[in-house]
Amino acid sequence: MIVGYAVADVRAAEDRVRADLPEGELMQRAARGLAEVVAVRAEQLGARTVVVLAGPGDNGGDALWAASFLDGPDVTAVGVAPRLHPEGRAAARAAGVEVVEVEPDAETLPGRVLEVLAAADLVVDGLLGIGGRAGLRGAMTAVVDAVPDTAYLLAVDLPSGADPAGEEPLGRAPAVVADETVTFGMCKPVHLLPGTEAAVGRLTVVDIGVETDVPPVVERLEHDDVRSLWPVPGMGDHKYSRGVVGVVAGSEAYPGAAVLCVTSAVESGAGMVRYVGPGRPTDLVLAACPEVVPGPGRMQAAVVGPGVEPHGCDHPDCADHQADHVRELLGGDVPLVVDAGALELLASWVAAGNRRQAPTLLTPHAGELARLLTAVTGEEVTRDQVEAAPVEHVRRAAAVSGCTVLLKGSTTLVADPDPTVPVRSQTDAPAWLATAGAGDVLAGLAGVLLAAGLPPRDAGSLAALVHGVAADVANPGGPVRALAVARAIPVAVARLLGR
Ligand SMILES: NC(=O)C1=CN([C@@H]2O[C@H](COP(=O)(O)OP(=O)(O)OC[C@H]3O[C@@H](n4cnc5c(N)ncnc54)[C@H](OP(=O)(O)O)[C@@H]3O)[C@@H](O)[C@H]2O)[C@@H](O)CC1
Ligand SMILES: Nc1ncnc2c1ncn2[C@@H]1O[C@H](COP(=O)(O)OP(=O)(O)O)[C@@H](O)[C@H]1O
Repeated sequence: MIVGYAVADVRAAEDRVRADLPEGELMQRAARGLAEVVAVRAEQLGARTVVVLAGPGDNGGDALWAASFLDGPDVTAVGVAPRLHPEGRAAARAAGVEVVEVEPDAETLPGRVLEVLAAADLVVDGLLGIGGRAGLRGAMTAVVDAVPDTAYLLAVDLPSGADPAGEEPLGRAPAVVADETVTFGMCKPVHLLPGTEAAVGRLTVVDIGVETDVPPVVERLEHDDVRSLWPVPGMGDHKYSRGVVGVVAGSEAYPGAAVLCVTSAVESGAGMVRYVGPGRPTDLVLAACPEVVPGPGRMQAAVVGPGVEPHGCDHPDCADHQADHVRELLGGDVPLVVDAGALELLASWVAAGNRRQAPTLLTPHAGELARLLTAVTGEEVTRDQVEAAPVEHVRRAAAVSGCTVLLKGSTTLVADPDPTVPVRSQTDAPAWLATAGAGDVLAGLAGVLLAAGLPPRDAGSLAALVHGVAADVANPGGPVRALAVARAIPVAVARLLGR
């Protein structure tokens, strides 16, 4: 698992370690680790000219010290600050590095700066670190603009101009978009949250001997975590002990959602899948998955909502009571995955003052999350607002509903109603997964994990990881349909389990 700590906690941990070390030792460790990565990358890329950008704080200090440790490539430093880190600058100069200084509010860059940047093969961005505010100001913007597209851009600690807390999204103000980021000690939210992670590139964590025992604020499951979380059956298991998952999905108007959700549940290894729905989807579900048991019965968890119309089906032949089935389950004690049409039913139920006691995972996309918040809080929330501040909104939805909330998108976020529990942030899916029906597949997968007894936060984040890997397994590097993703789940799980 990769974890990210709040900036204040990182600073506190660094301060504790620094107090027991000789002056400057922590920065030396950071700079040596950074220089090692830069040297390896320069060699791999055949980079002959390296330009180090240094800002006013310790991030600039790291970069200047690293410049002093590099031998091999031709290194120049460009400092943008009223006053550069004095020891870092002295060390760089003593090592023979030319340090060109730029006034922070200069409107045009000195010719020498443009010249060295134009020739740079590799640029080390040490303008701003965790002391930076979102966006670049003054000459920093011009310096970053002058970096040629062909140069490999390696950021120190974080891409300058990106919000260290990962809250202010990229795109509102100038920021570095790095090919690689070398961070120190521990990850920060900027590296893992959807607003900023696109600027981070490849991430390397250098050990500088700093640790903390405070809980992280962000977590990300990695492929290696699947082995410890996935419910692998043992010799003594039978279909009921593995978990029965009920699926209340599909309607006469949207029968396909039932097929996708059920197929996904069957492929994910449920002990048994029970399907509850009207005639046509039941026929289609049984044709696709003869393993399915139609009709209600005992279950360890249920998935409710894909293809369900919350106000009932207006199809002329419909004898569909799906919305009633959903309401009944909301009021019961079976763990639930609540998706699509059932989210609206849950929102009305919560707005009426009800709270679920059993484990519950809501799986909205941004538009559904906006509607859920609007219905529950009575304040208008738009999809754009959710997309601009996804972490804030997913946390708020979890708090007001009392449920774990999984917000779907290119990055999937999973938030617990308890604000002290770290948010999970998964980026396992190729963009090809943005296709109709993919959400139904995710819901089926999460339902199986909930039925196997995983807590909703683990069920949701593990489902998002496996869903993304299955999309890649289904067709590496190309388009996928939702049904192909569901069918690829068994191979994806086997690969992740290393079998
Ligand atoms: N702590 C440790 O033990 C270790 C720390 N390490 C390193 O230190 C880094 C943190 O250093 P730091 O605290 O000096 O902050 P840093 O980001 O370099 O600069 C702050 C300066 O930037 C300015 N500024 C802010 N925003 C701006 C903007 N948008 N545009 C322009 N200017 C802006 C701001 O100005 P002010 O806010 O005062 O106006 C202030 O002058 C950390 O990321 C890591 O690399 C490692 O050595 C390991 C040990
Ligand atoms: N750009 C993207 N990159 C990767 N995955 C994405 C992207 N956009 C959406 N997804 C994923 O695709 C799925 C779409 O779900 P959803 O919007 O509910 O579709 P549907 O309702 O048609 O099933 C979700 O799992 C979501 O996380």
